[in-house]
Amino acid sequence: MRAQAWGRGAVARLMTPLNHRTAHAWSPHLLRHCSSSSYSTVLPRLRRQFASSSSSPAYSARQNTHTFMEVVQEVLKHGSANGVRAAIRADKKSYSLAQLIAASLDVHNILCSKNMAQNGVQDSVEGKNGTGLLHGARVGIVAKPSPEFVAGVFGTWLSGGVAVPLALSYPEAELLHVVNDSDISMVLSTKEHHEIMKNLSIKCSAYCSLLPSVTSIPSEINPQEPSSNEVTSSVSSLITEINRSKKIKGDDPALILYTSGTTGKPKGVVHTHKGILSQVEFIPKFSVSGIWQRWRESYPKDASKSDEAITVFTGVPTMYTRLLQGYDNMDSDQQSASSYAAKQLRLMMCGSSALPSPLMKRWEEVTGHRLLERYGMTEFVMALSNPLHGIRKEGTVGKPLPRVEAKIIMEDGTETTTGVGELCIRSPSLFKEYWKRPEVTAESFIEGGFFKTGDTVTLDEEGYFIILGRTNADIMKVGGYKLSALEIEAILLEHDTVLECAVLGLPDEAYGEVICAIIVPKEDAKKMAEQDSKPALTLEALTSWSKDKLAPYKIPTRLYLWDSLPRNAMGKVNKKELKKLLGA
Ligand SMILES: Nc1ncnc2c1ncn2[C@@H]1O[C@H](COP(=O)(O)OP(=O)(O)OP(=O)(O)O)[C@@H](O)[C@H]1O
Repeated sequence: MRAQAWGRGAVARLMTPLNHRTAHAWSPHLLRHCSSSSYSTVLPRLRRQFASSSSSPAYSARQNTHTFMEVVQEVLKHGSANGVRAAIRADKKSYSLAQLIAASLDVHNILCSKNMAQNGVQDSVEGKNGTGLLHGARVGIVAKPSPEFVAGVFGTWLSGGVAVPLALSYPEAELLHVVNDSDISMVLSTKEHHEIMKNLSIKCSAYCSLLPSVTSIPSEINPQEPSSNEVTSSVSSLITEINRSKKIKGDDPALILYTSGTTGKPKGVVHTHKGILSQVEFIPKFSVSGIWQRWRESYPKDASKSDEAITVFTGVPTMYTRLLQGYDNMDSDQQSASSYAAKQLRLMMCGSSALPSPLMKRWEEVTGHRLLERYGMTEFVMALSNPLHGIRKEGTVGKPLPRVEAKIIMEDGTETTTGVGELCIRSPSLFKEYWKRPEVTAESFIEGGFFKTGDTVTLDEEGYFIILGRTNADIMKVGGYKLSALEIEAILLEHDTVLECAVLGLPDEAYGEVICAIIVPKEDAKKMAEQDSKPALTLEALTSWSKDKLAPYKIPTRLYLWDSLPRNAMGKVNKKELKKLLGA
């Protein structure tokens, strides 16, 4: 995320530079998703406020809230004073729920204004009582992670629309794909992106409007102190709007997030209101120096702790690699301050692609944190995780999270607990469908509502899941063996010369596929090799090194040395594209 919107008070300060399939730069999940994570930080807070201000009948009502609107209604009924407390922070300013709600109403007014109808958005804005409802129309939201983004999403929901976060980092062609694919009829953007979005909207016949800015809590007022009538007016308008609007149900679409596009064109994943309320996540901007600095500010070396200290961090493996490169470039004083600060965080997590063992080890040496590796997908966000307390096993993604069910289905359709097969997931946070792809949706589920992830997995002796890779990209068929590219990559990364690598199967007449390794050598190895006018690594040297680490049929027989690996916004390598490229 571009801006920081930290939770406050009882909310752990969670720094997640990942995750948004559609929103921002770095991640398909994370940075791309970062925008949408802002709202989901607010929702749990709303729920907590509701819980803390409720008597037992209210508690039971809480169990039945399935939409943002219902949660807000209950919070306000049972404790509207909570609305003036800080809900999120961004750029060192605090914003209360009341302020977010007031801005959401502004967004609602923009979306439902006659002005929009006159501009030919669509008849959907003509709603009951003249206020207008969007009836599930898609609203694209373009904003850095900020209160404006949150208000954009909430305002869209209040208006009966479906929010589609758009990645700031996407090239125009990808943005056009998302806008056209999801039939976005309205784009809301903040000032800095407005010109670009206006031009793009014209190309897609969509309406474009500015997101109203959100007022922050004035610094002289204690943001924790519920003190004024500030909430009252926006609350009553909100409730009026909710009551006036068509009742939105938990099963209705709330958000369309686009997948990373690692294996094909990004698909729109439809999440429902009910599904969103079962998740928590949060995502700030990813900047190597910015993140180290934020940690050092959180925990200065004098053993004090800032009021806004970050306590939890989550990232993708490439981010940790880059954070370590940043660390290596620091002078020793800065390194020591950075290590000290990082050690003070409560938890650091990793996911979205396999965490290489050397990276995990080095991170532990530098920060004292054994990364907690998890497994997730756009379709259900997070499903498997190593434990918070207990053994975090290298090379595994742990066990199902509470309320998640996971099973392994073999090619013959039977379930296994000892063999290899496709991971299938059932979870309260499971998406509803792929946007406009009913056949793909139908093919993606098996009996009982389990979703077929497309990942090949197995269990270790203690029931921890091991991801062997994407069935259609990471599983190679070599001379009758089915091999996991991830397993071979994990070994190659232990080689002193190897900075990054991608292993893939290339077509071969004799063997079906042959194993090809693309290796990015470390800088020092590259420099030394240049001085000696020889390659940093040869196939012969790699083969001989691999002999006591890999079975003979798992040793790569083709080697490419590259300066970098092409990665998508999520930091992932698109192997299908690489195969095409190398095949050609
Ligand atoms: N901890 C992990 N270890 C290994 N792989 C992981 C881990 N977490 C997630 N993944 C991989 O990421 C995938 C989910 O990522 P995402 O939802 O962005 O889709 P994608 O496969 O990258 O893109 P697309 O579906 O558009 O091709 C999982 O199916 C899995 O292959």
